[in-house]
Amino acid sequence: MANNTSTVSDTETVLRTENLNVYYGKFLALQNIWLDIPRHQVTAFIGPSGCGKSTLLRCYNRLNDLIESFRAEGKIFFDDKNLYAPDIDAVEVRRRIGMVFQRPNPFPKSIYDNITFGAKINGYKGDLNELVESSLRKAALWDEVKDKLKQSGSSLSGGQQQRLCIARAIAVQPEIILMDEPCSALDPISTLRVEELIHELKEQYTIVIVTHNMQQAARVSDKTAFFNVRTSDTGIRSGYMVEYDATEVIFNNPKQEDTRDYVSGKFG
Ligand SMILES: Nc1ncnc2c1ncn2[C@@H]1O[C@H](COP(=O)(O)OP(=O)(O)OP(=O)(O)O)[C@@H](O)[C@H]1O
Repeated sequence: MANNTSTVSDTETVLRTENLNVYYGKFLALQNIWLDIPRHQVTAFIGPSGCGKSTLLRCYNRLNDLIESFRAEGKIFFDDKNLYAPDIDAVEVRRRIGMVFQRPNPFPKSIYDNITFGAKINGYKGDLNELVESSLRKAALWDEVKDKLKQSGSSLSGGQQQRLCIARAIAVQPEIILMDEPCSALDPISTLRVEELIHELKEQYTIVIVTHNMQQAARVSDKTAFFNVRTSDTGIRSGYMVEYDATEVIFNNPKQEDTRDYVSGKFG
């Protein structure tokens, strides 16, 4: 096992990454990743641009499958099933492991339909009105939109749109929510709302968040993984995981000098 191995022993693991290498064509983007994501906690991925944070995040719900040049070696276990085993249905994986992107991307539909769309596709048999209300409540948006559910999702502010996207992700009843820089397009007040929401959501969901904002990682996450880029003899710049630990340790007492330099703003 590599020296960057880290396991989380105090809580149950929901996603286990074993010796993962990710290629785009011949380019090795991410090298030798061993990482356990704990259930019902927030795990943050930090590191300089191009170190593979988004690539790893997208491996967890098989979103990279849509990229022709993508290839993964190694294993990712979700509740003891290898996500990349041939019999795994990637569409079902994406239902159970939802994603929220950098830019709010509501469907060009009403607020109501944004929430019900995925549920209907998945054959949801329950009461759609209840689903809309409970999803919007969980995303801390209900009070702001309850009187205008038929309005277009894109009529909302950026921060509200992002919470709508979170509500949409919740509506298909995922177990894990992946968030790729979910606040980078938001103003500070909307950012705070989303951060508060992340705190509330971890009661029910496991959250993995990529963020460039060091304070945000420190505020919202329980665990933090720091990634960096190393250049091979042949000049190829591959991402790897430097250190993974409780967020408090990563920010206050990291074991690796590179981590210390990065979190103190010396590079990156
Ligand atoms: N679709 C793709 N095809 C080819 N190379 C890609 C693709 N997506 C990402 N890469 C490369 O893989 C490496 C990791 O990219 P990735 O976006 O995962 O990094 P990141 O740490 O999330 O970066 P950032 O913080 O800038 O978003 C980079 O060198 C990037 O250029």
